[in-house]
Amino acid sequence: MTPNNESFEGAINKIAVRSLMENRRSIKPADFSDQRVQDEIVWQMLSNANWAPTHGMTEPWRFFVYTDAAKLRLGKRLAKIYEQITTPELRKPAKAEKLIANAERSSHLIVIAMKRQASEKIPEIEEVQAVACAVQNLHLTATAFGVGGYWSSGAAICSEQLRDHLGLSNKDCVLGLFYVGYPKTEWPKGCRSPIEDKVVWRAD
Ligand SMILES: Cc1cc2nc3c(=O)[nH]c(=O)nc-3n(C[C@H](O)[C@H](O)[C@H](O)COP(=O)(O)O)c2cc1C
Repeated sequence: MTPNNESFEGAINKIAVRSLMENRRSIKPADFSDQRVQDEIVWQMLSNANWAPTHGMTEPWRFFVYTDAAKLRLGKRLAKIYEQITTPELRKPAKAEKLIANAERSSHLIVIAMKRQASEKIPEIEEVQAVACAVQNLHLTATAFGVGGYWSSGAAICSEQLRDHLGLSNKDCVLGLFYVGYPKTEWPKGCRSPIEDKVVWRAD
């Protein structure tokens, strides 16, 4: 390959990376088809998540994957947790039903958790940030495979009850649930306000 060709390939790759980021979309279970996502794809998502940056090499991301009968049980457990933690005045049956329906409609559910370092040397916020980086890797990989998903962070999901059920300690925390499935609709388009509005750039 000539040097010119190499730089051309490099440019194409950069465009591909940008396009992957731009096309990463939150797609909800109501928009999933019945098609099951292959376990191998979910493993690719998880294994790319594992390459997230990590201060002090604590690698604090933990994932609990549920599919088939297990995802249905998790949906029901979340509905029960919702009922337990919500005061009767605020309780809405539709919310509990949605947690069950979301599990039914998804191919896989991935609980996203942060495992606290035993020494607690690294600030907790940095551990949460590292997990968020891991989830971005996971989500981008799903996008590359044409798999939809979304990070949900409702109160029942991020509850102490779910954390305890997973066998995590009270220093750890559940940061959300990543719903996985193939979209049945056209891949949605996203939008963002200009980056120039969010940057301060100084050279003096
Ligand atoms: C930490 C985190 C938590 C989120 N929790 C929820 C949630 O509980 N419910 C929800 O509808 N979307 C949730 N989202 C997804 C956002 O709604 C979504 O990213 C946003 O609408 C932008 O859409 P896009 O991801 O397709 O670009 C969450 C996203 C992040 C990063």
